[in-house]
Amino acid sequence: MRIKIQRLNPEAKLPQYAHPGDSGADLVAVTECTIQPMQWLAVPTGIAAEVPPGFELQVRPRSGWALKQGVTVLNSPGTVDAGYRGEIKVILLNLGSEAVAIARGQKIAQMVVAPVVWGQFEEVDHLTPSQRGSGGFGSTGLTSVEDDMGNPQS
Ligand SMILES: O=c1ccn([C@H]2C[C@H](O)[C@@H](COP(=O)(O)OP(=O)(O)OP(=O)(O)O)O2)c(=O)[nH]1
Ligand SMILES: [Mg+2]
Repeated sequence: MRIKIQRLNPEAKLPQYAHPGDSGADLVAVTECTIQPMQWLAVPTGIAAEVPPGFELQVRPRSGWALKQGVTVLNSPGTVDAGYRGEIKVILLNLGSEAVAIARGQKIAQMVVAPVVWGQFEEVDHLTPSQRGSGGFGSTGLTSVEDDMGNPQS
């Protein structure tokens, strides 16, 4: 799908897929900044997009960065509406114990193009009963997961 991208800053880079067929196109920071532990920051990408109606862009974290340094996208997946023409920003959250320095041009997140289904919200008095009913929030049980993948756990 063709998606028009406007560079708002000469240093900005277009989103780029690392490999053909990847879901996420990398987004890079257009300014340098530092995020202290347990702080978050809207990091500018220097780009704006024109997404066709019926689609959205989703801003997602990079798993490697999350695993190694605890940096994630606070509002993941960030929603970039089709009609939004402003600068795309990435709200990065540092859950690690060290300050994280971000360089200009560094990959900070990935962006996925996704289809949108519009709901027509209709008020009713009763909903059709279901097997789950109103059970939620752990109603099917909570288990602790053994870590055999080398993930940091404390
Ligand atoms: O990670 C994100 C999330 C959002 N946006 C931009 C595009 C999106 O279309 C707009 C609004 O985002 P959202 O709807 O998530 O925020 P809101 O707090 O509901 O703001 P609004 O009242 O403007 O919809 O902000 C980004 O650049 N990055
Ligand atoms: Mg909104």
